[in-house]
Amino acid sequence: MKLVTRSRSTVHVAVGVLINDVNEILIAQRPKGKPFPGFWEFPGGKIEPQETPCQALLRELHEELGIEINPDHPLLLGNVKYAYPEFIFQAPVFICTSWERQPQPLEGQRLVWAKPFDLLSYNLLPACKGICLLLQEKTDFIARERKRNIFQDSMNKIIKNVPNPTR
Ligand SMILES: Nc1nc2c([nH]c(=O)n2[C@@H]2O[C@H](COP(=O)(O)OP(=O)(O)OP(=O)(O)O)[C@@H](O)[C@H]2O)c(=O)[nH]1
Ligand SMILES: [Mg+2]
Repeated sequence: MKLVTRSRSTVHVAVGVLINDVNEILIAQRPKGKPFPGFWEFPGGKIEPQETPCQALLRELHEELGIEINPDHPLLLGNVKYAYPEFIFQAPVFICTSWERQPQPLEGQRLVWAKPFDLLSYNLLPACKGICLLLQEKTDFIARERKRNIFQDSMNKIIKNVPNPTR
């Protein structure tokens, strides 16, 4: 018997977790016409072949939100992987706490500044559970480095309730 395997492509995505000075996190609802419309996610997008993850992050946040970030500012927290049936999502995840201009929904997306405890009431993409797991693991680091509190309890709640990622 011949075994047919189809390898899924890996999509490399730079993800930005923006946290404001009252500890709210920016999430965006994917617009109609893009994959997974209606789901909520952290801003960011695909890394082009010639870009570093940080360069991709700054470009995507400029294109999607109209904000500018100092290239030295984003803090890399780690990498998250999630296997969708169609592709493998692979993402360096950055924290940002400082930017110029107010984030605007430049791509027709809805934007919300959500309290960490409220994140669960949004329909997050499955891969976002891995991102929340990383945030939970790095809570102390984020508090120390950037003086932001994303509350371990709230991340635990999300991790318990959003289904099934692999890392
Ligand atoms: N930006 C972002 N993408 C995510 C997250 N979680 C997740 O599964 N993805 C998936 O990663 C894939 C690529 O992200 P994207 O659609 O933002 O890429 P992009 O901004 O370059 O979009 P484009 O190709 O339409 O220009 C999408 O299929 C998206 O659903 C997340 O938290 N943030
Ligand atoms: Mg995007």
